[in-house]
Amino acid sequence: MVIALIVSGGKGVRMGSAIPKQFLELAGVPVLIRTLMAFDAVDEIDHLVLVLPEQYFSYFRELGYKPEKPLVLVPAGKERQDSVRNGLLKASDLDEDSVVVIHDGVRPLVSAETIRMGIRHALEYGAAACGVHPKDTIKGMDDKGFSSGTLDRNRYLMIQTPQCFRTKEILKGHDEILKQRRMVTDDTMVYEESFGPVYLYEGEYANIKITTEEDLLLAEQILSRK
Ligand SMILES: Nc1ccn([C@@H]2O[C@H](COP(=O)(O)OP(=O)(O)OP(=O)(O)O)[C@@H](O)[C@H]2O)c(=O)n1
Ligand SMILES: C[C@](O)(CO)[C@H](O)COP(=O)(O)O
Repeated sequence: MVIALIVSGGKGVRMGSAIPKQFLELAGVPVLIRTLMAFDAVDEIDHLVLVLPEQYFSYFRELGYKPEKPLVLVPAGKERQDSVRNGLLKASDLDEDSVVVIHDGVRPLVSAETIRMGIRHALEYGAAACGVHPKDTIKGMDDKGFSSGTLDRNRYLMIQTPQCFRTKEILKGHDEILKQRRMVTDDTMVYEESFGPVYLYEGEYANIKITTEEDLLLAEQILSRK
């Protein structure tokens, strides 16, 4: 089984909106619903696991979104990594031998092809994540604020989601991170710690994370060209 794990349990502090940013409308449709629609449309995915702040379960249900695939709600944790782990426990209950596609609920512009490539690469290599090369020159900076060299940007990726793994492995990795009380910003860090390198493939610049108001405006522009 392939399970999409959509983490949408954040508060959206940087957006500063009255409701969490995942519920803000993007061209008339809530950001989170757009994300779910993208995954519901991918044949390779069997089940949707959605992590939400528990106090927003009824808000979500009242939106009336009915995907074709089965969808289960899971309560969020304090940090993103806690929310991911909660979702992984549910994914493991559904099928411990599943492949899991972890995605931010606030990346609504992800394409079916980027999702499919992640699943394909994870089946082949065990773990896969997409990203895009930086468009600017990347400099190192010393303690006093002076440049300390220039990196080869072709060797660097700004990592996005989806990130795909075997559920059993990434859950084990998260258990280890929890035991060590380490903070991580994404799930490739978790996998690397316990299992080694993650296969990286090129995603899309359009697959932006809605973090601040400018991102919402940019997403509207991108959508209007689709
Ligand atoms: N405890 C948390 C924190 C974050 N997320 C999710 O992780 C994704 C990426 O996080 P980010 O953009 O940082 O979202 P927020 O935490 O909501 O934003 P902020 O840091 O501005 O509060 C989002 O889909 C967010 O909902 C989550 O599921 N559980
Ligand atoms: C997982 C992620 O979207 C990959 O770019 C990112 O690391 C989330 O970071 P944030 O600190 O939660 O914004």
